[in-house]
Amino acid sequence: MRKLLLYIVCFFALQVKIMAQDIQVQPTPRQITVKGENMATPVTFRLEGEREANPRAVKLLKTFLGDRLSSKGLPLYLGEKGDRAVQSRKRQIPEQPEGYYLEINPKGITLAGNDERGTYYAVRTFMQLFRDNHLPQVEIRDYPDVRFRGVVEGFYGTPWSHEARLRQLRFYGENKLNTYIYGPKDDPYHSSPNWRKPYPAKDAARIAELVKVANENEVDFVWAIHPGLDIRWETSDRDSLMAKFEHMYDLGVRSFAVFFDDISGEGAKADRQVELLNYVDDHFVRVKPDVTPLIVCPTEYNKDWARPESGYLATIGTKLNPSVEVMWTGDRVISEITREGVEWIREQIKRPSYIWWNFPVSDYVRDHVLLGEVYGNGKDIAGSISGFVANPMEWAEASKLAIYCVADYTWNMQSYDRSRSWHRAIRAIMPENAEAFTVFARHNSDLGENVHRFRREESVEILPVAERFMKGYQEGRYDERDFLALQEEFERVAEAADLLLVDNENEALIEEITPWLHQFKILGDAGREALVMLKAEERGDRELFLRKYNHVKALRKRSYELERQFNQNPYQPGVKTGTTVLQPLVLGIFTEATERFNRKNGMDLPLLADYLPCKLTTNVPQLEHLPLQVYPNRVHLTPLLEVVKWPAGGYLQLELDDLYRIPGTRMNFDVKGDLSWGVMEVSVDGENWQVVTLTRDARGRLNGKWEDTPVKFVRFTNSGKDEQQVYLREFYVVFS
Ligand SMILES: CC1=[NH+][C@H]2[C@@H](O1)O[C@H](CO)[C@@H](O)[C@@H]2O
Ligand SMILES: [Ca+2]
Repeated sequence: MRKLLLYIVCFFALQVKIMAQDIQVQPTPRQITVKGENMATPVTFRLEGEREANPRAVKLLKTFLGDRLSSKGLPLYLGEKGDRAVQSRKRQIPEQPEGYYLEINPKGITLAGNDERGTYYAVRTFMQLFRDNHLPQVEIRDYPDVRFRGVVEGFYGTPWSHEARLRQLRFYGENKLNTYIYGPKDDPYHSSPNWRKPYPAKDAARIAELVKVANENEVDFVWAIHPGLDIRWETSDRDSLMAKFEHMYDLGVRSFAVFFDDISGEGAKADRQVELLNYVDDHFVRVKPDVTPLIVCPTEYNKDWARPESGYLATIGTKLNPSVEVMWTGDRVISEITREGVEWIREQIKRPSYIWWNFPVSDYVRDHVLLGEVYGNGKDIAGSISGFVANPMEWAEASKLAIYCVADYTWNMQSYDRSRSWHRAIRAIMPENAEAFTVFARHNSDLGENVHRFRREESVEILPVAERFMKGYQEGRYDERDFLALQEEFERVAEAADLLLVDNENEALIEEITPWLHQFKILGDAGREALVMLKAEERGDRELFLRKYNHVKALRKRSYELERQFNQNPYQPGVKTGTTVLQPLVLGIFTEATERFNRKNGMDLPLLADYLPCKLTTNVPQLEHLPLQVYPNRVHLTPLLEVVKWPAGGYLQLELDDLYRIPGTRMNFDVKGDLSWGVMEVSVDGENWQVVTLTRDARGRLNGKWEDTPVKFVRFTNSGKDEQQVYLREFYVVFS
C-alpha cells in the first residue's frame, strides 16, 4: 500500500513539475507551484483594492482586463503589504524589495506586492499567465536578485531617438527592469560643452515625457551628467551643476548620476570629485524628499586602470558618502563580471559596486551588430553588487535581445539559462520571423579583432562542420554530408536575409539592421556559389566554374560597395557580418577551388584581395591590439574612445608591405597644449630613420608628408620624458 501511495505522490509531483516548466514567465520567477489543473478563464473579474493599490499597477491591470472587469465575477485582490485587499495573504508576500505573491485558483486571484513596484510586477506576471480560455492554478513567490537592473545609455555614437527611448521604457516595464540611465556621450547637454546649460524647450519637453513613461512602467529615469572634460573645481561650476540638477528635477527627474569616465587632467582628481559629489549628496539628493541615491561612474572604472599608487579608489572608498552608488565595468573596460572581481572592488570602495556592463555596446566595433547570447557573468555575484545596468548599442531595437537576457539574469541568476533566455528573447522581439532572426543572430554575434580583445561566440553550430569540411577539402577528401550541411546553412542565410528584409512586424528593428541584412544576403549567395565552384572544379566543368568564379567576385565587389555606402562613421565604418566563421569559410573554399582550377588549367585567375598590406607594432599598452582600417591607398588606425596613456619613449610603428611615398599623414590627439614631445619618422629598413616635419593646423591636428625616396616604415614616438595623456581621435597614413 505504502509503495502505491508513494507512486501516486511521485506521479502527481512529476505532473506538477512538468506543468510548472511549461509555464513561461519572463524573467524566470523564483518559485512557481502548480496547485491543480488549468481552470477556465472567468468571463469577468471583480477588482478589489484599487483605491489603495499602486495606481500604476491598477492602471496596467484595468487596461489589460478591459471589459472583463465588472462588479460581478471572480474576485481579484490587488495591493501591497498592509493594504486591506491582500491582508489575508500578508504572510505569503516575500519581504525583499519588489517582491510579490501571486495566486490563481477558482476561489479568486491575489496579486500582492511587498511594495508598490512588487504589485506592479505581480500584474506583469499575471498578464503573461493569462490566456483567453484558461488560467493556470498557481502560486508564485518572486523577488529580484539585484536591486537596480536595467540599461545605461552611455555609448559614443548617435544617441537613441526619442521614439526609441519610449519603446525601450515600455520594454523595461514588460521585463521588470527598473532603471534607465540617460548618459549618451554625444549629447552636448549631458557632456561638454553644454552640461552647464538647461535643455532647450523641445528637448526639455521630451525628457519630461520620458520621465512620465518611465514612471508608468515603474522605471527609475536616472539623468546623468558628464562634466569632467572641462569642469573647474570652483563654486561657479559646482553651482552650475546644482542648477542643472534643479532644472532636471523640475522636469520630473528624481534619480541622478555623475559620470567621471574617459577624462584626464583636472577633472580626474579623486578628492575634488569626492568633494563635489558629497556636496551634491548633502545639499541636493538628501534634502529632496523623493530623490533616489546618487550614482557616480568613477574615472578609474575598471581594475585594469586602477592604480593603487594613485589612491583614487581608496579616496572614493574612505571619503565618498556611503550612500553614493559607485559604478564599475569589471576587470577591464569590456569584461565578464566575476565573483572575484566584484569582491575585489567591494573592498576598495567599501560598498557593493553598481555594475556598468559594457555589452552589447559596439561603439568600438561599429561595423558589427552584437546579437549573441548573454553569458560569462557569474551567477554568484548578487551579494556584492547593488546594480547591474547594460550599456547597449546605438541600435536600440537590436539591443533588446541582450537587454531581455540581462533582465532574466539579474532577476534570478541561479536559474538563468543563456540559451533558453536568448531563444525566448528572439520570440519576444520577432515572433513571426523568429526562425529567420535566429539564423541571422547566430552569425552576427562576435566583434572581430578589437582593441579591448573582447570576443563572443559566433556560428557555434556550424563551426565544427566548417572546420571538418575545410580540413577534408584541403586534404583531398571531405564528407559529402558536411558539404550538404554547409549548402543548407548558406541557403538558410540567404532565405533569412530576404525574409527579414521584407518583415513588417518590427519595422524599427529591420530599419536598424538593413545594411547587415544586405551583407547577409550576399554572404549566403556567395557561400552557395562557392560550393558550386568547388563541384564544377572537381568535375572539370570549366564553363560552369568560370561563371561561378565571376559571380562570387561580383558578390564580393557588391559587398565592398555596401561597406562604403552604409554606416560611415569615423571609427569603424562599414558593415561586417559573419566575420568569424562564415566569411573565412567562403574565402577558404573560393581560394582552394580557384588555386586548383589554376593549377589544372595552367591559368592564373586572381584570388579575392583580402590581405592587409600593413602591420602595426607598438609598445603603448592600450594600442597593442589596435585594428587597422586599410583602403586601397590609406591606412587608418581605429580611433580610441578612452584616454590613451602614452609613456615616454612610447612608439607606434606601421610597416607597409612595400616601398611607398607618403603624400600625407594626419594625427589628431585632441590636445590643446604642447605637442613638441611627438616625433614622426620614416625608414626604408626599420633601422635608419629620417624625421618628418609636422605642421599643426588650425584644428590642432598634426600633418606631415614624405615625398622623397619611398619608405616602408612610419613611426610616431613620444620622445619627451613624461607620459602624455591624449585622445587618439584620428591617425592615418596615405601612401602611393
Ligand atoms: C564606463 C565607460 N565609459 C565608456 C567605457 O565604459 O567604454 C564604453 C565602451 O566603449 C563606452 O561606451 C563608455 O562611454
Ligand atoms: Ca498601497
